[in-house]
Amino acid sequence: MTELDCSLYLVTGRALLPPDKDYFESLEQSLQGGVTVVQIREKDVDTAEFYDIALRSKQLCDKYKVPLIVNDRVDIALAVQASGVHVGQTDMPVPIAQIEQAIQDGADYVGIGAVWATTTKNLSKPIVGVRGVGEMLQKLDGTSIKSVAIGGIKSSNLLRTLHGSVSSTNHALDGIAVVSEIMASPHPREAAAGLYELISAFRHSNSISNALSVRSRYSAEFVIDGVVDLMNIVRERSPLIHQITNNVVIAQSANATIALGASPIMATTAQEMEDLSKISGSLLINIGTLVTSAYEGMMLAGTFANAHRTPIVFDPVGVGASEFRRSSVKNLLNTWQASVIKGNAAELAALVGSNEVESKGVDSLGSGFKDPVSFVRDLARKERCVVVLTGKTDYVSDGASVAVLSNGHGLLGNITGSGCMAGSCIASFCAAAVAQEGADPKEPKLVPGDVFLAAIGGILALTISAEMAAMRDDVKGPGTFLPALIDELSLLSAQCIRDRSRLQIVSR
Ligand SMILES: Cc1ncc(COP(=O)(O)OP(=O)(O)O)c(N)n1
Ligand SMILES: Cc1ncsc1CCOP(=O)(O)O
Repeated sequence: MTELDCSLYLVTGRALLPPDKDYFESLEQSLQGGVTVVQIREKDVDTAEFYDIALRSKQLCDKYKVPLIVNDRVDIALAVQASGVHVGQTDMPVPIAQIEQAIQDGADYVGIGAVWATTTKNLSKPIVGVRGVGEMLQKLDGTSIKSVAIGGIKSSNLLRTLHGSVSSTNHALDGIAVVSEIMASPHPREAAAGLYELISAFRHSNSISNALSVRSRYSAEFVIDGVVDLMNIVRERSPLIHQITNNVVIAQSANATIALGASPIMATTAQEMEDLSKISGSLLINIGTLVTSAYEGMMLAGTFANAHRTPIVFDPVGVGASEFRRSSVKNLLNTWQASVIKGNAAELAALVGSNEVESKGVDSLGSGFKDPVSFVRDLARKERCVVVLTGKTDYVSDGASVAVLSNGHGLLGNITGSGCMAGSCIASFCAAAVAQEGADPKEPKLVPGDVFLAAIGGILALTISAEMAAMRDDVKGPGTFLPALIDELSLLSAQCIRDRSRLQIVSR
């Protein structure tokens, strides 16, 4: 078979056509929209009808110079001179469901899925999620076999699908396959063109630094200027920060958000997540006192946030403390893509299954990671988001650069919820990054704006305010420190950030 362009792979499904839409008209319009491969998939027709459909489809595909593949039926593929045949685990004679088997059998491509839930096909196996796709892609390293993800892919989750379906060796998909998103559309040309545009835009930006941040290299001066700009935007625009957080810190996190200049909404109920997703500038998800009802809200809120390209700041508080937290965090991260993951050393160690750092409940014990710079950078690459490691020194990485931040005060460790307030501050800065002029909404990143700068900004705002609070005469200890910290967040000036930031950038 000649080399396939798998970018936008249409698998047909005539049962999904809108009422009165002719199949061949729909197919031709989808070809005009930019479909690059077509697979005829007919499960309930006899051989004669299958042959007729395949033959006319082949003529249309030839007109647009697009290869035609036939699902299951080698005889029909041969009869219509199709470019290939698609066979699955249960089909004869070439089983391709197992990737290793596909490699051994010399397949030209593999379809990996179902990546998301779908009603188009009765699935015999659980969905694999984007992380599962990433793991399978790694098996294709060193081969020339192409790969497409399939199952539940829509324009609303396409960027999430492409962004997340990458192996830790940086093996990305060659394309995506869809049935309903095109076949069920009354406007297949526009549906296909919209998908194609997103795919090609993503391709042009698919390097780890481009995917996460706007620059591949940062200087300390650039970062501080950027942080000051973002803080000004928080104050000018007062973005709405939706926070699903733990009930120990709700009031102080809301107050910290207001003090910084943003506007908090603390809401956990699943029923209101769709409405809130339309008006929020960013979403904070903190699992500190996780209960099943809040978990359902988190699942939905994150899914809507991804669809609206709204940044998600994820705080997996105490993730190592219980199996419930571990499995919930795994499911949440398999369902939506965070823009920032923030945690202390024990939480981030638990997230990767490392026992390098011990924990006690939600606290980290001992001296932390031996090489925190490499740890945050590698985790950012693996999770394909910005990672913030909090502690005496804070580390922020986008997978390329690492910011080492040495501001703060010991009193932050003597009050509950200082890490949670850091999450609120980061979420406020993230909302500003999206709102910032110059943040190109068409850029094929998961969210527009510079999330790396935003995460640094949130940490600097809290830690510098803590230093200012600790210096005050009226602060006698942790009890008076907390209200002073809220005061100082509201008083924090651009000059204070410039004067006090202790920041070093380590690149690659
Ligand atoms: C591109 C692509 N990927 C996967 C499938 C599913 O194939 P299979 O497991 O053989 O299932 P059926 O399509 O035969 O139900 C596909 N068709 N296309
Ligand atoms: C054929 C197939 N194989 C795995 S999922 C699937 C159906 C995908 O359809 P949709 O794009 O409508 O979810």
